[in-house]
Amino acid sequence: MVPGILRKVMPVATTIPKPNDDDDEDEYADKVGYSFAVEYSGPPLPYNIPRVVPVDVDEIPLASTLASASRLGAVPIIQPIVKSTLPSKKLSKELQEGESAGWPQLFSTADDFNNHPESSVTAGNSEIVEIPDDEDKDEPAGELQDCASPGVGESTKSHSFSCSVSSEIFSGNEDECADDEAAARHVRRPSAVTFRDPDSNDVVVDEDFDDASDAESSIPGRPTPAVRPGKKGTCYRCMKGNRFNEKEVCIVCGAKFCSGCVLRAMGSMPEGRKCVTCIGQRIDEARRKNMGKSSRMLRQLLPKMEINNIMTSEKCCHVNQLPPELVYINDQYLSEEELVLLQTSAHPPRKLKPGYYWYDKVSGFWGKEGEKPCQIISDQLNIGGHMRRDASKGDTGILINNREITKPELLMLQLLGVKCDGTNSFWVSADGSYQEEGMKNVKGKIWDKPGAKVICTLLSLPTPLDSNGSVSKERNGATILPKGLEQKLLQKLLLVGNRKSGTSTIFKQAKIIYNVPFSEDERESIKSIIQSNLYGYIGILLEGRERFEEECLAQTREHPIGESSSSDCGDIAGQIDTKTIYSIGPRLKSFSDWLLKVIITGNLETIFPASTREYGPYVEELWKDAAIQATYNRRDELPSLPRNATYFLERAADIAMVDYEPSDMDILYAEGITSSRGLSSMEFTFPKSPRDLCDHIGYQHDPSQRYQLIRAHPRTLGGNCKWLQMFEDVDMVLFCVSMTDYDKFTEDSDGVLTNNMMATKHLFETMVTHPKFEDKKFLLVLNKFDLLEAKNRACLTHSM
Ligand SMILES: Nc1nc2c(ncn2[C@@H]2O[C@H](COP(=O)(O)OP(=O)(O)OP(=O)(O)O)[C@@H](O)[C@H]2O)c(=O)[nH]1
Ligand SMILES: [Ca+2]
Repeated sequence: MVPGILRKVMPVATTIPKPNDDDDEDEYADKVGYSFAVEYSGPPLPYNIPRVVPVDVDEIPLASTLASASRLGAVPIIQPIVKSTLPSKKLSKELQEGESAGWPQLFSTADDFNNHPESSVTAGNSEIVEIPDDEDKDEPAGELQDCASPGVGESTKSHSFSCSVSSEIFSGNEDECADDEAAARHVRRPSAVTFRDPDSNDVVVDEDFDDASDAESSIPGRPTPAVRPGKKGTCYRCMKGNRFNEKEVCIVCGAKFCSGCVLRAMGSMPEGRKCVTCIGQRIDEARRKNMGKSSRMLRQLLPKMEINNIMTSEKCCHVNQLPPELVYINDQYLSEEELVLLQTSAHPPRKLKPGYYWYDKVSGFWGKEGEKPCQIISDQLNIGGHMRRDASKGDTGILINNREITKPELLMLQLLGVKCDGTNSFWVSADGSYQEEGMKNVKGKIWDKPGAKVICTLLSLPTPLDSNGSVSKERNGATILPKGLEQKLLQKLLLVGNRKSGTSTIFKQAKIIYNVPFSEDERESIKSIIQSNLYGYIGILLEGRERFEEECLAQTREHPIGESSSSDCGDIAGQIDTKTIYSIGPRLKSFSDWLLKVIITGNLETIFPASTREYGPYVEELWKDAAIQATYNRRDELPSLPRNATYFLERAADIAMVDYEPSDMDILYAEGITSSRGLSSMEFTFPKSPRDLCDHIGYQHDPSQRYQLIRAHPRTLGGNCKWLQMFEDVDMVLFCVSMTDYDKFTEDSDGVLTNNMMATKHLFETMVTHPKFEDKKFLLVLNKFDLLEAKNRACLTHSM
């Protein structure tokens, strides 16, 4: 499904930063680096280059389905993937230790996948694990109090997943709209219409309406379906053919006719596609979604003009209109006038069908009875009755315009930073401005809050239509996509992993690989982050310098010159006791003192990058200074210097400039770009693969297939993943594991040490066993493979 998404190529020799507390990889890692796939633009090569073969995820063998999480421990352990070119004595020993620790190695050796001669998909070895959970789990408790509100910057388009529409009316491939539960529950069946075979005059009674399910047959307004006189799949008139022949369907009784019979059975179609005996009858509501859409068969039989006329009558003739008495709003069925008012409003409900709905006149929220809102329609329409407090069956104790809201709505309010503790009743108007009940002043506008769109999209809640009409066009039915197609068009991928597992790096890579550029604003803030980070790294160096200088001075005091030849403190003649190779001049010293003070008081972000112009020149001078270089050479001894600091420090002078522009590589290496938000989202499509590649592998991406990649920090999921439900509509989880986590530990506030790999395993288990995730696909991304290899190499050299 996501061919090639993780095209990470490693290892590549680069200069490598040193480990630090926060992100220490291992002591050997500084000998090896990692790099990322970059498009080759040089001269043609005389030899064949290995290629990344897009993988059709459906083709990848799946690990056998696990019945229940409680049995995770009993899963047969499959040997981890070890690169055969590497001698792997130590590595496999370590991984066996991993096994005994109970890590379920569900990611089996994906032989077909990895041994493909041209496959260079790395990022560890990825495999899909499908783990449905058949245990009935309690719904996660709706404790919403301590929700951190991640400010979400990127906005995405909102997507509506609504009732399915099949584009053609054929027998055999009709997918009847089954989501009319609301309607199905309530409405009495209208008087039955019997089908009279046009030729035989026999009245036939429905017995085995082939593709109507129980739910469908109880859709209100459904006439009694016709009974096929012949065998299954045959034409209702000539009784010939089978289900693979195209057929046209009567929108009243569902009789299906082959191309040879359709015109005789349906005549001139003054009300659209109805058997002549059905003319004047109400249509089957389950077929409303197909109204006005001509089929291929008709297009082959009739001239275009004639088809247009038929389709217009089908849509517009009076008898085919939605019967107002089948639409209940706030417990009252509509009058004809009310239905017209509703359907001709600026923002009518999408694809209105018979059923029970609630409507909040004040805000325009609209939903099926007993459900969360699904759309925001025009406000202030005088239709239906009074909205009940329990219209959407919310159980949160919080009211909006007197309706008790549902959990996702409360979650949205909290994620958007609307304080719900002071009051439990809000008034929200159509433009999103809200106020507490009994208060005069407006507290803010929901839709103007940063991240409102992303959050609503994630929670499958509606957002208001944009006034410039791009969405309203869709609402008016012009560009409604069939459900199946719509879902296929946007696949949501949730990227998560334990902290420091590399999720933000993958997210940034995806942005670069799939050409989703950072906006002007984003680049500006990235630049600030990189520059502040740089001053932070310099601060760490300066602190180290002070320490080294003091140590040296102490040493020289204990062992005056001559005695200590082993000292690297290189005293300078005539300045004994005051100067060492770690000493700096007064100008740099005062800058250093000032910078360290800024860092200690936590003001770094506020002072930089605003002061870049002023302090930039010092950076260059400082970096060139021998004392700083000497300190930098001992960076192993500076535990707080992150690994990737080297990358930035070595270009310190350039980065500190006012006109510095971060390169893609800078962005990839920079810490803090995505993680500060906790939640980021981007949309992408696959670039078209070159022709010859497609010919070769016989596979081409669907260029219209869009993906949404959502990167969530584990803290966004809340303790024990209690917020995970807000991602319930993702199609796949990309779960990142840092393979170097197995010998790392994190200390919590109580001083308890947890192994990072065990923490990852716990997070994974919590996710796969979450009731809302039981049917999800999981792609396990084994990350930081280069560092694991480096460890392996180092161990081998060590033991030789
Ligand atoms: N050597 C190596 N380093 C990596 C790889 N992937 C990520 N890193 C580094 O590991 C560190 C953590 O990666 P991030 O992408 O920031 O991880 P994260 O999942 O966002 O973690 P948080 O910062 O806790 O949100 C960064 O310094 C990355 O540059 C990899 O494949 N190889
Ligand atoms: Ca990070």
